[in-house]
Amino acid sequence: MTLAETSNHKIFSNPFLNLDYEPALESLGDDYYDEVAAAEFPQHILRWRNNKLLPTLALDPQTVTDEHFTVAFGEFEQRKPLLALRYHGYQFGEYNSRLGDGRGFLYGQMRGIDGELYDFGTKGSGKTPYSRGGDGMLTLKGGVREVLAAEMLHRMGVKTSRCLSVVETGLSLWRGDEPSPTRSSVMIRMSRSHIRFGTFERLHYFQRPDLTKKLLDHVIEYYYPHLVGEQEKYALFYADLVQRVAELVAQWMAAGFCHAVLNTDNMSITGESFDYGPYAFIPNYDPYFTAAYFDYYRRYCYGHQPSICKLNLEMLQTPLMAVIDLADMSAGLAKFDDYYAAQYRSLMLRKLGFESLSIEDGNELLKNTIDFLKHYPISYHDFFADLATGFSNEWQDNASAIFGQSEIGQSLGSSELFLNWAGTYHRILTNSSVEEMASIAQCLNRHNPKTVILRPVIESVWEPITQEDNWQPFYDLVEKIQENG
Ligand SMILES: Nc1ncnc2c1ncn2[C@@H]1O[C@H](COP(=O)(O)OP(=O)(O)OP(=O)(O)O)[C@@H](O)[C@H]1O
Ligand SMILES: [Mg+2]
Repeated sequence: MTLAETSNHKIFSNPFLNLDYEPALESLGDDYYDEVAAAEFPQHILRWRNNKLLPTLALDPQTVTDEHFTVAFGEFEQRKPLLALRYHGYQFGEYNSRLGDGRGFLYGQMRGIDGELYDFGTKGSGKTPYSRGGDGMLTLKGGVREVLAAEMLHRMGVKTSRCLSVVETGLSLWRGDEPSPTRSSVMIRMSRSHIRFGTFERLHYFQRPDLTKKLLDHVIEYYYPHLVGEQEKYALFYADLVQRVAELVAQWMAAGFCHAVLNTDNMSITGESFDYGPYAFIPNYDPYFTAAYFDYYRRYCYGHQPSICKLNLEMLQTPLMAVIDLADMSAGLAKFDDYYAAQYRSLMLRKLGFESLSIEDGNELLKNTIDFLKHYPISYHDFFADLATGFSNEWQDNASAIFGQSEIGQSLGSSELFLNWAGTYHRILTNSSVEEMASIAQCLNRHNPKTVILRPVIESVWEPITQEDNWQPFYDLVEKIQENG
């Protein structure tokens, strides 16, 4: 068999190469990207495949082999063009015009069976014109951590990108924040667009209102299709983006998630969460909890996330002014706080078991919950998980039964803030019917996963990988997350 025949054979037998790729971004022309080549790696060992995503691509996990993954997403066989996307961004408040996909590219775009357009973006696939002296690589631990964050957030109802695969690539990397040399990987991320706030900031930097308008029209056509044909589509787009971002931050906050690097190059124009580097889930409710060791001034700490995202939206007005009226954008942004508060309230009340509550009861319960959690360094996630597992009809009759048997009840049961919280909770329960009590129990279980990937949990699955190449604890953990364990 000739080489050409071999390649052709692979084209037709590898379902990833057969997907109906849609060159949406490519069709915009090369003002927005550079064509690049993938690195050649010494090894291609599939470490993670996300079978849960395959049905969205109309693929049956049974018919997709590990080799299909490694050939498509490790060797990058037969796929062209690979596009390093151009972008700039404000990093920790400073404008950086030397950014862009420095260790990744757009592999392809494809419409899922849900009708959404998905980007397959790489991370760790080699150098590009934007690598700035970096090696273009992703550590294996970085790949593992991004898989975990995305699956956990997805489970918690956050609108997030997800990882399709992680292939170990056999290189030794040197990193200041990992014991080095450390292992390498290349990851494929499926997201609803890799266009960032910083993609527009770059166009403003080069004073290209024409390219800004072209890109904005593209964004609206593909990601805000309900606005196509509206006379005020640009103003409505910005207002919609404000709402999406406000709701996304509320989702992070309720999930107890600190993204850690909310630079404008890590903000998606579709309001989707992505790029999970030094993130962490908060151990306890601490607004100043800061996940990145290099965030010396706590700029991106847990409690700053709403105001930082609002600021990022405000900064986006500068490039968008080429197309959208500033007054319209200001009016759109003015609604951020209300969108955020409404979404946060509703998500937190769900974590407390309630799909709906009166304004007064909801406000009182939320305030008492936060006052209590803020004051005591108890685990944010255990509090809600214990609430879900311990919940009982007895709590309706007897306030002192609430959390009675759990560690929280034992240690803090007599504190004033706990009694305030339990008093409100009990009062609300006493007004609930038998059916309502059953739906509260259900709601608690649905919205409070028992497994949450605090840092020690991630380290506990990374240790066996790095010590003895034992991947089972990692696979078990992802399965638990995905199966609501
Ligand atoms: N090892 C590396 N080699 C080359 N460039 C890198 C490397 N690590 C980061 N960069 C670049 O530094 C900038 C900021 O990195 P950041 O960590 O936010 O993004 P990323 O994690 O590489 O990619 P993404 O935002 O797509 O998740 C980006 O331009 C990125 O491409
Ligand atoms: Mg990034």
